Amino acid sequence: MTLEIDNIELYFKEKSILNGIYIKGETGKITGILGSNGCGKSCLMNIIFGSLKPKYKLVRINNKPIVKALYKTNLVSYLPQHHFIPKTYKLSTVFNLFNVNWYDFIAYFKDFKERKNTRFNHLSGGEQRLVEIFIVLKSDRRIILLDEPFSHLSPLYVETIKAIIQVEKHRKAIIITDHMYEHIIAISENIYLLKNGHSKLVTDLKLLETYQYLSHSSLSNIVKKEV
Ligand SMILES: Nc1ncnc2c1ncn2[C@@H]1O[C@H](COP(=O)(O)OP(=O)(O)OP(=O)(O)O)[C@@H](O)[C@H]1O
Repeated sequence: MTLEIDNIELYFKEKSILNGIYIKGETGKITGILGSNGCGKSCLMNIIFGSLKPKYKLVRINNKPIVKALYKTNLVSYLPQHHFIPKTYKLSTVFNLFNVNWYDFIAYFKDFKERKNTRFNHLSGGEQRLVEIFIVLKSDRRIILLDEPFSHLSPLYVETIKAIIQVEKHRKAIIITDHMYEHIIAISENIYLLKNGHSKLVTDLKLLETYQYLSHSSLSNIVKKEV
């Protein structure tokens, strides 16, 4: 499956936020979106999901335009920045509700083994995020949108989530954005940078410095790690 987002024009009052976007996601590939604070990454995710209506947008799946909001189809699962799981639900109820296998979860995250009856709001902020990321990634939807999955997770959880993403991508098109750029760069087949309302395909990591997203030393550290 290919998902293409094209020609987005988003304004808030007179202020232009997005204007000239092309993003392509594909089954089997991870598409990373990078960009500075306030450049429009979350708005773009909401537009793709269909919960934010811009002045103009084109969404195509397998080359066919889709007019219906994607959230009204059974194609997409979205991790927004805010919590979406009902706070007082027990984890057992949450996994049943979203039809995700609890035993699959504790196979990856053994610390949760005895916490099936814990209420969601009794988990720490990072643990709540972990559960939500897992639920979204393991849903049976073919398009996965992840807005800042890594930012609140401790390093070992980040590594495990990256491994799960690599498994899930074989059946899904995954679009992901996060300020932890090293992780995005490490897992993404294609990276787009949002800058001044436009998307730019990052064909060479040096462009991240050219477009003033990364400093020279941050870029050098990534390049050193890659060698
Ligand atoms: N409801 C709104 N009304 C007015 N302006 C908004 C609204 N939502 C977002 N904006 C503006 O749109 C721009 C893009 O916001 P968005 O949240 O998409 O940025 P972002 O790239 O996700 O930022 P961050 O990395 O800081 O989370 C910002 O300038 C923000 O102030």
